[in-house]
Amino acid sequence: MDFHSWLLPTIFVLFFSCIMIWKKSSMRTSNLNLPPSPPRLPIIGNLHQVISNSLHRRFWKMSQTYGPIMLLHFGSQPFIMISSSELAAEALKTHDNILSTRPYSRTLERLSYNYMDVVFSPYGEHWKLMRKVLVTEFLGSKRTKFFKRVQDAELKNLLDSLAYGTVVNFDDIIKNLVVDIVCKITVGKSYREVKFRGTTLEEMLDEFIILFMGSFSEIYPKYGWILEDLSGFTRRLDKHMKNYDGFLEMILDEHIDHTSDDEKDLIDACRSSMTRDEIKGLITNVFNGAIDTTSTTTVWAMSEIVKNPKVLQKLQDEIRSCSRGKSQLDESDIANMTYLKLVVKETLRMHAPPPMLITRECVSPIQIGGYDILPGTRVLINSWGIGRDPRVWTNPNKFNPERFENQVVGKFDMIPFGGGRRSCPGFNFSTSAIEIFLANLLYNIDWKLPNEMMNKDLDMTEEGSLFIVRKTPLCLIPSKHNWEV
Ligand code: HEM
Repeated sequence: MDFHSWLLPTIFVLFFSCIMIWKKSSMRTSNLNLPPSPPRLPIIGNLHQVISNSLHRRFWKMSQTYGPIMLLHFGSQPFIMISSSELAAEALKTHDNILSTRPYSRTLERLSYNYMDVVFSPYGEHWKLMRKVLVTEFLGSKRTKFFKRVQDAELKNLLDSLAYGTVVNFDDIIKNLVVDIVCKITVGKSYREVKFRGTTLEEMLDEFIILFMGSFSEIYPKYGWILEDLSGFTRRLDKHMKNYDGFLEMILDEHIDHTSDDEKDLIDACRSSMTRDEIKGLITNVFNGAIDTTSTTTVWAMSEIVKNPKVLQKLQDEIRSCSRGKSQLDESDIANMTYLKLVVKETLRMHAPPPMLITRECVSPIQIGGYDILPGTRVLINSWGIGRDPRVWTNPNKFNPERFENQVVGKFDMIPFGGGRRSCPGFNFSTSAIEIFLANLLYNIDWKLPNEMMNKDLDMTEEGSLFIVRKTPLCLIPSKHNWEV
């Protein structure tokens, strides 16, 4: 049968199934106190109201009308959207045990090696074990020495090879730095420039995001697969997984095993206790979890620093007075740089790259903000909106690291790394990497904008929905700092 002869019966089945589900669910929910909800259409639910190239801003705007907890339907699937620190605390603290699982999706099952990973794995014994291995064997103190050695060596390469006096694309140099570091500590060597069947690692990670965002089975759990098969999505997913799996198989085959704790990467740390798919799931989590988040946050931090000359001056004064006469700074140098830490914190408040936490699923009836939440409802938390909530933050769109000197910040007033048992285990790794990158890039180097552009005119337009990046790359001219003036 060709595509067109499938299409009509498929639409017919989908339409009537959705009407039935809709009728049944409205009868079931009439006695409940459900969160406010914008009017929705059959089949697509509220999808037409949220289509936007800046989803987090759209949700934030809707929350101004419907309140800090909204019930939305994407396709046939109910979601609640939380947009305040108080309700985030209820979800991530009070009801953490009920909201700790991730929803099932056919696409994520494939992308996560059958849920052998940490990020998408349902809450349970397997997730606990995998997370424990990631935290203790990879992100824990056992690996600190090895990580620092790799980080210092890669930073040295960057500082030595920087094209002083010419325009550099800051996004590119930071992304390359982070990819090299993350590859070396995870799989033993950098695969940044390797092409596997014509595709680079970076392109495969971008494809992962596209497939993750574009899955119909997320919003039509029962029938989404039909649309995925008909639209060519399943073929695209098959092609990606074949390619990506081949790439990881090559990495595992090429891997040179290390036995000393000072040299062990993620593969060494897991090889003896895990299956091949579990190791591939974990590598995927580290590649996806660490690369874009750490590099994008560093680029946003540098953008805000350059845009705000007072911050730049104060930060460089601190960095340069804490240490003098060195070619490169290390962890011990940055330990006392208090303003640097505030700059990174303020960047994470305003520009945490994932604007929303990873979707959770409610497994038992609960109440949030006095509203009933039914099992099966998916929970989204707008961490971008919470970090810019004017009820909590004075002048929320102003980059002002000093605000943390005067304000007591509640645990859920900013949640760039999420909260509760599914919170991000890479928090320490990323914040200390970003601090050390910035300290070194601002220590011996001065930066200016090209074409005599005024700092205040630097464009800060955002792009993206799953990861918020700069719309235009950050282009800067580095020059060696003259210590005599
Ligand atoms: C600036 C850097 C980073 C940011 C902003 C960030 C943000 C997040 C967020 C928002 C979540 C979801 C938390 C939730 O649902 O409550 C998350 C989960 C996760 N992140 Fe990160 N992340 C960063 C760096 C890293 C790094 C460096 C790694 C690994 C080396 C990592 C690995 C993970 C994993 C494995 C999870 C899933 C945890 C679970 O489901 O149990 N992340 N991250």
